[in-house]
Amino acid sequence: MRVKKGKEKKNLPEDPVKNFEKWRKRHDKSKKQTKRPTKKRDWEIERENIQKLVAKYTEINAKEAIKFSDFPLSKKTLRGLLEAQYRQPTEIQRQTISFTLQGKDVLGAAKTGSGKTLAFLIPVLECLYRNQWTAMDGLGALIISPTRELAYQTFEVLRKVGKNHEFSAGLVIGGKDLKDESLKIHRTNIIICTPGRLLQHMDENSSFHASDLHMLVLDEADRILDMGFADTLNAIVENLPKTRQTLLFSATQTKSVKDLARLSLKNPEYVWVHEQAKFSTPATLEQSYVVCELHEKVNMLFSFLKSHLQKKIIVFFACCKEVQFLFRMFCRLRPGISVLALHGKQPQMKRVEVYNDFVRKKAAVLFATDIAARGLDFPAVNWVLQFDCPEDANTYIHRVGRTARYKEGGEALLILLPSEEKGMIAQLQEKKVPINKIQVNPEKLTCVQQKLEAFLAQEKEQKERAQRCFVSYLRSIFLMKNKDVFDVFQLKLPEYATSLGLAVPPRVRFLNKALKQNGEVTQEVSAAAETDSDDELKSFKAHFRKDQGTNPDSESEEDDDDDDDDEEESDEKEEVVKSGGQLCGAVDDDDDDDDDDDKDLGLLTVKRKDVFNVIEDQEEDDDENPMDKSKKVSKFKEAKKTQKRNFMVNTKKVFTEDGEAVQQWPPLQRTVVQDDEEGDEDTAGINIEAAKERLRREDQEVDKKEYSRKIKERHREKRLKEKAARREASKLAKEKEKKKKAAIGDGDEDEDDDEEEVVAYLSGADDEEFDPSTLPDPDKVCNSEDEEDKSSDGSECAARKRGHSGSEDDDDDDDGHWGTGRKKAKRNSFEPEPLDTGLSLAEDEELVLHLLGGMS
Ligand SMILES: Nc1ncnc2c1ncn2[C@@H]1O[C@H](COP(=O)(O)OP(=O)(O)OP(=O)(O)O)[C@@H](O)[C@H]1O
Repeated sequence: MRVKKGKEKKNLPEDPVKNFEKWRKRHDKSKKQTKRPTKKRDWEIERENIQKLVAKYTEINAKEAIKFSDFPLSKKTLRGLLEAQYRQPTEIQRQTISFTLQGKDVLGAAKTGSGKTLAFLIPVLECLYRNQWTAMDGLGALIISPTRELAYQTFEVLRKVGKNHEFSAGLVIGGKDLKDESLKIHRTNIIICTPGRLLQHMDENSSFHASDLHMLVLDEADRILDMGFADTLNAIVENLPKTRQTLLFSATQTKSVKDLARLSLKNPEYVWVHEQAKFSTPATLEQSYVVCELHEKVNMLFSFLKSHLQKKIIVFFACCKEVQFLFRMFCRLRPGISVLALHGKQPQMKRVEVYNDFVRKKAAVLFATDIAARGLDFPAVNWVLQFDCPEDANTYIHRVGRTARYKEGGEALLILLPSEEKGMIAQLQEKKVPINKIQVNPEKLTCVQQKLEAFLAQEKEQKERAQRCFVSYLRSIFLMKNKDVFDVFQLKLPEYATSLGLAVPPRVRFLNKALKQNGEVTQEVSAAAETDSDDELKSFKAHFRKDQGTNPDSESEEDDDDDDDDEEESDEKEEVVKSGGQLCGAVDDDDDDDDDDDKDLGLLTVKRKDVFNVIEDQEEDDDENPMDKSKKVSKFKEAKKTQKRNFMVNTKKVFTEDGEAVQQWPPLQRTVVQDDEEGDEDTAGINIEAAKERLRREDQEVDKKEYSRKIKERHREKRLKEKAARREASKLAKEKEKKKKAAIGDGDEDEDDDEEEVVAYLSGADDEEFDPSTLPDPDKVCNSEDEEDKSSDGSECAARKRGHSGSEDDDDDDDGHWGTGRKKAKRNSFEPEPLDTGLSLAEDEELVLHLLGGMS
């Protein structure tokens, strides 16, 4: 038993509790031996890194920083910079990065091409990194650019250097699908935008808000802060939190306290990198100017291009119309170099296409307006040629800054008119721009005038474009603020027109007005008008007054200038012209009146002063139909001329049956002319006021009565016709019914009645569309005579008819044209009592037709 017992004990399973205790001891022991630290999550590691970086912010020694890695920047940013081949910071980057990392507001100014873009993009990335921003956090940084191209370019740089970060970035510019943008914008962390489009989102997109914004950047700050964008920017800033950090960058930075106050900057750091520099433009830039007459400029440009076929050139013009016209002409002239055009009236896709095209090309010439003047970083541009004088020295600096960028060399040539030279050169000197005058031998210029003339003769469209170019250029000069430089009255207009290929200078009404208001040639104008002497008119008309529809070239040019472009340009197809073995890409010049372009235009307009206070007048005039206006004026002139020259006007007389002569043309005046009126006109020509009064009387006393008599007559005739038709229909119906009754009895009455009705209506229409409202209402106490009388003078019956007939007039009532209450009251007073005849419907209708027949 014992053995058994012992045996039994041996076979028993071990106590599980003891076992577990053993296992636990062993496990704890091994765990202690192999204990590793717990793995930290990514965000925790990142937070520690951030804390380490932030701790270094106060220790930055910008002066000694040689590489980007000398700054406490995130690894992701440093990697992005390295991958984009940016190793060493430029001066502006070096000086601003430390301030921006410390969260200070900064005003940065440095020469063109000195790397300002990275100077604000790096802080943007670091700011969001520091705050561990995610897509869920929405908008964290906002970068505002004055043009779409610049915004696009900045976006591309951000994509390159920020590609290792997880932030979302968006390009918010005009010319793109707003809905599409709206769907994404609230998830975007960094927005690069143009002001107009951003405000549109702020106004229209309820899901978009900027309440958590950490950083606001204004690129080309002076431009964004100037008058053109003032309202938009103020509205944007109102939507931004005050706690944000603000950075302003430009090559021509503003120091205006007023501007800065608008942005509520907090103790900003001023970083003027090149303030002490001898010159304000890059040292590697060679600058010169040439004085040239306006009518020689096209030849000058052509000759210049011919001698720089292997170069990359940007040519700046004063306005879009000039770019549009000269671009086309130069494509046809085939200078032997690719010609491209970039201006604000192109569709967005085309703008991007041209931009990318020019970036890629090694040799090409880009005709551009000032939308390409700021910030654009086209690689390896050799020449900047300013075909038209820039608005001011700042614009000059930005334009020439498209070449000689970041250690590269470049050349710039400015074409000045003799009248512009003194004022402009003084301005440039004041701004520390080193520029030399060069001479060009006019005999060496290639004259393209005849070719242009031929092109214009071949295509009417091109001629119109030339006219627009002419007027637009003059307008741009006229609107320039600085009258020491820009004097439109010194321009030789006929010669200029000829140089564009136009035989006759187009009419420029705003100049006429300016001249008149200036009082300079008022006497000349009136003398010309009074005497109509060719000699007196010659000089004046040749310049400005080939108007009043006498000049085929002058078809209301400046009125159409901006407005009709859509129509005119929309037919344009992309044109490609082979030019000396090279491709001359052309642009589709569809006008695209988008917000930002409008803004651009608006900006130019606002910036420029209406020196002669004539724009408003002109706009008022332009609101009128120009055709009407020209008609009015020309008729008056015609009348004056006729009166003076004693022309006999042809008359047309007809004779009545009684042999009485009735003058049909010119219409006789039937109101009595006052003696004093006649006297007036004998001595002082046409008295317009008296004539107006006479016309009014004639209208009231004779014409209106005559008109209502004729209308009455016509109504009467119509009614008689209708009655006759109904009588006829009734007769037919009776005959038919008789026949049917005889043939098939009464069973199909209803069907027949339907048919009868149709027949009656069709015959009543008398080949015209039947209008039931013209039927007299037999239930109303209004006989035909009454009706005639009333309808002729404003017509009660007519009003009633309208009430019965159509919904359109009822709508009028609702609109208040007829006075709802009044009309309803009238309707009620004539409301017919339903008459129970005790007959069937068909019999009722029969009865009505019978009554109608009886009434006639
Ligand atoms: N640290 C750098 N190292 C090398 N190249 C740089 C550096 N920073 C900028 N660049 C290059 O210099 C060129 C000009 O830079 P950017 O466009 O930023 O100049 P900018 O000062 O903004 O000019 P602008 O006043 O005309 O707007 C660009 O091609 C850019 O790639």
